[in-house]
Amino acid sequence: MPLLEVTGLRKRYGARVAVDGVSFTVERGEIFGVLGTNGAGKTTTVECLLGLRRPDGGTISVLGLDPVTDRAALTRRVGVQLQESRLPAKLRVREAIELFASFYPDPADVDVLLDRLDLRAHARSAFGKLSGGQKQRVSIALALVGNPELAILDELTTGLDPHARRETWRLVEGVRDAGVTVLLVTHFMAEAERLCDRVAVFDAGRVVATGTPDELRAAAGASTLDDAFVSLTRSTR
Ligand SMILES: Nc1ncnc2c1ncn2[C@@H]1O[C@H](COP(=O)(O)OP(=O)(O)OP(=O)(O)O)[C@@H](O)[C@H]1O
Repeated sequence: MPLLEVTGLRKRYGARVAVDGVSFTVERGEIFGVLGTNGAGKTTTVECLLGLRRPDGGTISVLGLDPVTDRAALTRRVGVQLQESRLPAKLRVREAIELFASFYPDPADVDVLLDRLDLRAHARSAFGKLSGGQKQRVSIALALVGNPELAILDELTTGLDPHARRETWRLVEGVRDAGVTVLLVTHFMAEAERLCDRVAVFDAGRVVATGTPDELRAAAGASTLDDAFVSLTRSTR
């Protein structure tokens, strides 16, 4: 059984159809990429997976649970790093991680997490004083502190310089290697190519292609995933 299964998901905001019959599955242990044009319905889909929005149609199973009816159970087993996570500027890094750890029945060891994310030297720093890369590492720590089976990372490396981005990629690979399944929402094709075992390409509320980066390149007759993406999403431009 897949770890996550979405079938025929639909969601509209008033008259605007944001998600229009989306289906995909994520297998245990993979890094699955959700790629798509702006406004394609990625965030809405993720919010439905987390039980933050109630779908208008279709079914969702995450770890065998229904996000709407089993939201509390799901929240304990899924770690989330959402776009632009904001914390109070004066909260110190260790305090933030300890606070989030207190929400979970079986949290990770805070010191182990600080070491793993290379945050030990910043443990006493205020969140507001950190660099963009350091803030991202804290947000990944917060996504992992509950020892999740699934980590959802949304626009993880937006705003990071190429060094910090590569460092973050190594961290995400480490998360996968530790046995956590990862769903990664990204606009960066190089990131998807490097990290993702499989991806789904969203366009205008639909999934227009699913497969490994190699399969997508071959299907589009393209030499890079970037070219494949442009070709797969061209029809709605
Ligand atoms: N709360 C809302 N109310 C009304 N419309 C919304 C709302 N949230 C999203 N939308 C619309 O739904 C569509 C899908 O938005 P969504 O944020 O899911 O896309 P996305 O793929 O995450 O986009 P991006 O890559 O730009 O973050 C867009 O047309 C957006 O304008």
